[in-house]
Amino acid sequence: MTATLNSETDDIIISVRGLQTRFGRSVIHDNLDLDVRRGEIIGIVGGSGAGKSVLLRAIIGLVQPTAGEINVLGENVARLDGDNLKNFSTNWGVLFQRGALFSSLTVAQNVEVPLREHTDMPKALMDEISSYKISMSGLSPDAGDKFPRELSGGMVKRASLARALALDPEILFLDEPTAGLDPIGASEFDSLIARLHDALGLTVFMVTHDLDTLATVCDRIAVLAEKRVIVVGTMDDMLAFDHPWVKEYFHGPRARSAGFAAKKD
Ligand SMILES: Nc1ncnc2c1ncn2[C@@H]1O[C@H](COP(=O)(O)OP(=O)(O)OP(=O)(O)O)[C@@H](O)[C@H]1O
Repeated sequence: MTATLNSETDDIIISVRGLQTRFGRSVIHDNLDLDVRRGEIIGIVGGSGAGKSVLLRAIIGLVQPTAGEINVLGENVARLDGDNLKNFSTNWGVLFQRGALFSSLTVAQNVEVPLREHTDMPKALMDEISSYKISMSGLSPDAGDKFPRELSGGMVKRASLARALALDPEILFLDEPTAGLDPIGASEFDSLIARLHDALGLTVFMVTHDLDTLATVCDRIAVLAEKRVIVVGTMDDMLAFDHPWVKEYFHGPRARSAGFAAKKD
């Protein structure tokens, strides 16, 4: 069973129950439970290969579970396929690990892809929305005309974020949003996520290794280990939780140098 250390029962926007995923003989998740509350920023953490990205992909319907249920906004995602999943996916935006921008399209054209796919709005309105989302993501207006190869790593993330926000989603999924950014870029990106979360009332599901992000941006943290979520709670809950990986991660040298574990150790 998952230890849920913060026992409020708020509005649950994502509910995962008894999830099993496997690739061939390899079991990635087994009997995994997780609830995500509306309006929170939840950080998913765990060792390399623990199954964090696969969990994200299962929740958005890109990986089919072998057992269990995944409900998003009350809909059993695993039962949606083809056009139904495509239409339902307008409820969320996704920032994939490497940005996943179309290299042959400009930033503005990338942001317009979901608008073209899901709406029949006139081109002028699309242009207006894409430039709004581009500036909302912290890029200068001229970034819209650039191609992905002309962007820095941080700009690629921002452009991908602009695309993820194109359809005004309720939920934002982020896979390692600060990976590959220098510490200043990473903390600027953290602030951007926090600002957008507040301004747009988003629920944010974020896979991350970044202790600073977990400490500064996330309302709750879920730890993935032993094929399931072993604990969910606040940073203080993590610091108090007795499990070898959790102790190693939240009290290790990086945690101490980030400063937040020191006061407890
Ligand atoms: N499409 C796939 N086919 C087969 N195995 C896969 C596939 N996708 C992921 N895996 C395997 O599932 C396991 C979990 O992968 P996942 O990417 O979720 O890990 P992670 O926790 O996100 O790790 P990291 O922090 O290193 O990114 C890994 O062993 C990976 O090799």
